[in-house]
Amino acid sequence: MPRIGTVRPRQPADVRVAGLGKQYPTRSGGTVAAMADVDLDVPAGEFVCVVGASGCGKSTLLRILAGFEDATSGTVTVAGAPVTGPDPERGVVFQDYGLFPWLSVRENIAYGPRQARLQRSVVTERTDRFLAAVGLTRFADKYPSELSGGMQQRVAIARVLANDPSLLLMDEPFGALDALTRSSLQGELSRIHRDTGTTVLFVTHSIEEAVFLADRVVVMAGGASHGVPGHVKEVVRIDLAGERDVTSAEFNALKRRISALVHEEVAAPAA
Ligand SMILES: Nc1ncnc2c1ncn2[C@@H]1O[C@H](COP(=O)(O)OP(=O)(O)OP(=O)(O)O)[C@@H](O)[C@H]1O
Repeated sequence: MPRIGTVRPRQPADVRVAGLGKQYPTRSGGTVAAMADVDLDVPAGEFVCVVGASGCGKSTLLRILAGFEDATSGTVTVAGAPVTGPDPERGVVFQDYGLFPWLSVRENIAYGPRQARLQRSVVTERTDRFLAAVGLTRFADKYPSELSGGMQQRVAIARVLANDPSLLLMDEPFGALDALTRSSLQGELSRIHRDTGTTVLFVTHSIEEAVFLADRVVVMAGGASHGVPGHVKEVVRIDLAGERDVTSAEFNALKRRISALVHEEVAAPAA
């Protein structure tokens, strides 16, 4: 049955990751443990950033949560239900926008709600709302190739938000953008999170970005090249009230603390 009429916003989802492990096959016929024993509880509505050195399993964790990959061990539940595959309730934004080049900005954003067969007035309302939220109302009829990278990423975010996701999964979404565009999109994302209350898991290499955006920062360590599987090393709460000031002493103290955790050498286990 098509869903019609006014649609109630979805409740943000909580996320529970318990004993998560992932092994990949190697070319020599063995396996490599990308991550092991990862536990993480994210309450509904929280903004969590995941940081850590290259290869520690950040993207693997996100892909498993998105339902793009199966875990080898452990469990993952979103809003109490096990993740068994991709679902529009879990919106995913990657670094490479992934827009449909043959659709206009408006059509890209309207795509999900149309697929969900929402009433036309609801599709229009949502499309207009998220076009405005990412500041692209004037560019609604342009095509992706006519937009800058920052604008394309704005469309990608609006497109995912128009599906009213209960969980937003973002993997280095601002990684390819220049510093100015990046900081402006961080501000927009922060405001959108306040307005929508959606749960967000956000992978980044930038510790400053993590401290700016997150309620908690998950520091991962290890990875195949360190001889130990990727794991959660520490979770740091970002207790900064109000608008975050990247120049404040408190902000920089947190940045230094997380940076030290990320850069500490992970000792290989004794043979
Ligand atoms: N499809 C795959 N096949 C084999 N090994 C893989 C595969 N995907 C990831 N890995 C390995 O799993 C480990 C974790 O990779 P992952 O991409 O999750 O790390 P990451 O922390 O996101 O790294 P980066 O910060 O560089 O993006 C790495 O050692 C990687 O080589």
